[in-house]
Amino acid sequence: MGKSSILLINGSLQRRIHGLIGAFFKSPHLKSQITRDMQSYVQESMAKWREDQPVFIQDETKNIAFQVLVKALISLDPGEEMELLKKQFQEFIAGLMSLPFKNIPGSQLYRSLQAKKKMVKLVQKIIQSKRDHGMISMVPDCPPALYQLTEENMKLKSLKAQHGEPMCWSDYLSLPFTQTVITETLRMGNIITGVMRKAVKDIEIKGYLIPKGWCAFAYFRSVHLDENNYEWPYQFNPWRWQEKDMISNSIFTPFGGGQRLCPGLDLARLEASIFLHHFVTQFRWVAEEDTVVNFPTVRMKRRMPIWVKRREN
Ligand code: HEM
Repeated sequence: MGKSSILLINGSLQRRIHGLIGAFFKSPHLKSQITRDMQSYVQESMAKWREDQPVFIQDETKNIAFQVLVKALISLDPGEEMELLKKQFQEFIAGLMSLPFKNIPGSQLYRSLQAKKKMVKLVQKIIQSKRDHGMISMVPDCPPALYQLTEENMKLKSLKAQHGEPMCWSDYLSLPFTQTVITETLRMGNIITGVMRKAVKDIEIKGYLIPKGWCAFAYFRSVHLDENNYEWPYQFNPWRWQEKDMISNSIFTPFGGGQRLCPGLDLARLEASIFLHHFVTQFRWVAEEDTVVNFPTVRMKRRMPIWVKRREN
């Protein structure tokens, strides 16, 4: 990742950078710009979906998320450079959980580090050219949940249409059931399985000694799927969140916690809400069989193929 990655720096520097990132993503101006971008990327992507071939939801959502973030961070629109950046990014990510053979050409880590170098060069080039031009500035298989989710989003869609108003970010985040669906999805299928920590001194946790210098992995998935914490943990049940506080607590930490709490959490929820809104209000679908793979990263084995049919208005 590089020694200046925010995940590796500590102390006051990490706090300062964390604060800056948090403030950046909280800015109302950015939120409204990002909402517009997300809407148009979601719509553009869905406009290309065909009814006579499967749509791979995992690829589509990853692509949209990547475009939104790159647009927000370096003002790059979809196109050739975006595609190149995406290719290098995918190669880089593939090496994050791999055997540590960084000097052996052909190894996953070697390819990942090469991809990172290319990515950095490309981003620097893009930023420089923007500067020169003065431009910097799942719904799992649960029909009742799907029904309620669709109802809630359809209602908002027709309300907005009646008033002739566009949807804004607070509209998306105001849908209570949709938020519980996202929360439950984060509990059951979060892509971040846990976080690494290094003990800076000997420390005892629940009777176990972690010696100074040792690394520990806090495995969120085991907490999120523990029946002592959640009744029927492998059942997709968004209603379990209806009366609960969704802010991170010790048994629900998809975005981490403490001073490293993910500063992109609102953005991630917004993006999921926009995707779900356009998805359930414009399409019906049948999903093919697929299973979750947990290691080394959480993903769908067959990239989540579905067959879609456009709803008639
Ligand atoms: C579903 C989507 C996301 C999940 C589950 C997630 C989860 C996490 C987690 C668990 C951490 C803590 C890492 C640690 O403690 O070592 C983290 C940190 C971070 N996240 Fe996210 N994240 C998501 C989306 C985003 C987005 C969209 C952004 C930016 C736009 C973002 C930016 C960051 C940054 C910069 C940090 C490092 C914070 C620090 O170390 O001070 N994340 N995220």
